[in-house]
Amino acid sequence: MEIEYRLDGPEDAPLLVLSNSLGTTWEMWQAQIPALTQHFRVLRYNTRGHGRSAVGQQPVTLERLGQDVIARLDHLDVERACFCGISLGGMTGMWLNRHAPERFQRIVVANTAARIGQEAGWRERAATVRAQGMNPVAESAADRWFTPAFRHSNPEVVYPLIEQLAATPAEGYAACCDALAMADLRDELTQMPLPMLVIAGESDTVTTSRDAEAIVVDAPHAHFLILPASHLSNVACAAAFNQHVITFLTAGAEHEPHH
Ligand SMILES: O=C(O)CC1=CCC(=O)O1
Repeated sequence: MEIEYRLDGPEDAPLLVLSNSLGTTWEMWQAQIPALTQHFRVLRYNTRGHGRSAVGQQPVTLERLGQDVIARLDHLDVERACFCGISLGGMTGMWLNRHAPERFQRIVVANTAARIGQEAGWRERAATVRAQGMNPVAESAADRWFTPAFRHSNPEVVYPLIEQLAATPAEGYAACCDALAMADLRDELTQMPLPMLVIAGESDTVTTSRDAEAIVVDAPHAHFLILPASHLSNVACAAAFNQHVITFLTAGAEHEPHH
């Protein structure tokens, strides 16, 4: 199996795909599963190069990450699904909105941007992990992902995520950094036809609330929501995240076929 995935929730419920961020695994959605499986059959997968998902022989690109999702829907014989992705997973969601809108009903993208960072920064990070392994990025990840207050009060939540990051295969992580170096959807935002909820974290310094606002300005059916969180808003603000995602994804569901 090239891309590992798992399914939770009732078999006859509409399918919701969850897409993780750089350096995490499907475990990062743990706080979503009890709430989301009340409404959806939830498909979690590990982004190419993460967990036990293969990195593959070809360079990883945003298109490739998007095609991995389409291939999974084809494999499961699902015509249309909902999608929720965070950070790199959010970019995958925007790519799908632009290039495969006929396969989705509604899309949520959290803590993301049409262009995350700069090419040189991603190339440098890829080179660092290829040369030194995951420790340098793992040491600084908690600062990028959470506010100091959340880190201080929730070490039992934060440290398992950092351990998962440290366990990510260095080449898989580096290949996704290379994908981020090239991924740029800024000129394609006006061609994303699906209803899309764009969630920002008010303390997120990786993908800022201005990045999220810029998506909403250009994408025709995008809605903005800000949560009191840093980069991993689904972890730090799980209850509000879940409630807004469910409300958005189930709106109009009776008019939208899902199989
Ligand atoms: O740099 C990080 O660890 C945060 C991040 C950037 C893109 C992504 O998916 O996560």
